[in-house]
Amino acid sequence: MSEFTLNDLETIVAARAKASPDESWTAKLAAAGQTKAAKKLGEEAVETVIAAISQDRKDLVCESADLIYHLLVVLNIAHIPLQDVLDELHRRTGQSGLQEKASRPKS
Ligand SMILES: N=c1c2ncn([C@@H]3O[C@H](COP(=O)(O)OP(=O)(O)OP(=O)(O)O)[C@@H](O)[C@H]3O)c2ncn1[C@@H]1O[C@H](COP(=O)(O)O)[C@@H](O)[C@H]1O
Repeated sequence: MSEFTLNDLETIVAARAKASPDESWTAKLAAAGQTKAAKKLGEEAVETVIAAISQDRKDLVCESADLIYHLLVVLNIAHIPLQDVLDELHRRTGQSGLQEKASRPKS
């Protein structure tokens, strides 16, 4: 299993968004703007749903990868760091306070 993380992909997306649209799909989407990138995200979401319903494991893995990549492109264009999304997910677990307490040295 690789140690590749969504944070790594976010860094790649941020770097490639500044490349030439002729050589980078990320830059092409960034240049086309948020509406085009969001439409592409929607297409990938539909393709992921279809893969899930068809119970094709390989397709579901590939479409999920496309979906997550395109979500990171949309977040990049919107200037929203992935960490903001992770913080929101963390908040929803109701664990953020508990973990902070647990890591604090006992007095
Ligand atoms: N993870 C991805 C990734 N997933 C999907 N895609 C691209 O998303 C595009 C959309 O897929 P489609 O099948 O819908 O493509 P399409 O039919 O050509 O597009 P349309 O004609 O429908 O607009 C394809 O061109 C895929 O290559 C990705 N492009 C880039 N990345 C990552 O981004 C990095 C930088 O890529 P570039 O920006 O291209 O250098 C890569 O090294 C990868 O890590």
